[in-house]
Amino acid sequence: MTATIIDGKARAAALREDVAAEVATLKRDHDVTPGLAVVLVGEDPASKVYVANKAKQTVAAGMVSFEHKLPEETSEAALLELVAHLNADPDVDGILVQMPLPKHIDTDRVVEAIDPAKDVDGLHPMNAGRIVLGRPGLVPCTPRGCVILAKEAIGDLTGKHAVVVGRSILVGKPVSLLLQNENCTVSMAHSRTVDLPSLCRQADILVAAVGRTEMIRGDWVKPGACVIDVGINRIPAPERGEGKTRLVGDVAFEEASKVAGAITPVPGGVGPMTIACLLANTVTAARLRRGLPAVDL
Ligand SMILES: Nc1nc2c(c(=O)[nH]1)N[C@@H](CN(C=O)c1ccc(C(=O)N[C@@H](CCC(=O)O)C(=O)O)cc1)CN2
Repeated sequence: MTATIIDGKARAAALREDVAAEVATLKRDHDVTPGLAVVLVGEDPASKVYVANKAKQTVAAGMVSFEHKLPEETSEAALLELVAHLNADPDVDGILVQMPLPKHIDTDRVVEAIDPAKDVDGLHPMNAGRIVLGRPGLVPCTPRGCVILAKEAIGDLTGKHAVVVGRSILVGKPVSLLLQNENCTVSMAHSRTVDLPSLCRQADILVAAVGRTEMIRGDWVKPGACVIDVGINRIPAPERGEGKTRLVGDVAFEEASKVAGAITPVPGGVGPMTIACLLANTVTAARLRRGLPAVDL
């Protein structure tokens, strides 16, 4: 079997178009232009690229981008002060603090300081609680992207057995809840799971979010399964020239694509969905803050 490659780049572009259309409607009907503030602390090269892309795509969708770049040595108190300022700014509908933060800053404290109504990352305990309860709210971007791509590939997810490998706050935990809300039977696996390969082999939907290069092998995949690879690992690629690197996922793509029914590539799979979902969340936040009903994006 050769798996269908799930085109995250194309799906993300379609979602960004829907977002831009919704932004135009908000402007026309309500004189509202949503604003997204993104805060970067430090010099992490990957984070710098993600933040630049967020700003670029925010503007391309017709929204206002507020970029805050702070030095590595910024104190937690100074960052909390900026968050408080953004919470109070009526032009800011969404706030995202790029992760990872420098080690001297308590990430939980920063996330909890964000106004839940502006928490377009969907990580505030209030929004996490809404997902647990199956209520509408702001949903973390990468997990939402995973569910959109799985539905794109196999349609209704009802009754499917989903195995999520990894239990991070950013991806593993929320994606398992979102899949439950789609009526999946969900198993959450992690470093202490006994016989991980055989659990993975039971998955109709296998979500890999462990951050370990090509850990999920082809013989861990059930024939015909839908494989969603969240990993973004940069490895040396001497075949491309000295000092060159390339991105690979948490799944051994060549092996897995011979067994799976559908699979996301890395790059070009889940990654592009993250920013598209962030833009969609910003529109949702802008509407809800003004008492307008959320639209389906
Ligand atoms: N506050 C947050 N921090 C981080 C999040 C997040 O959702 N909220 N997610 C990741 C990084 N991230 C967005 O912030 C992100 C990761 C990957 C991509 C992406 O488009 N990847 C491309 C490859 C890009 C490349 O060449 O490096 C792909 O997979 O095709 C976008 C956004 C951690 N931090």
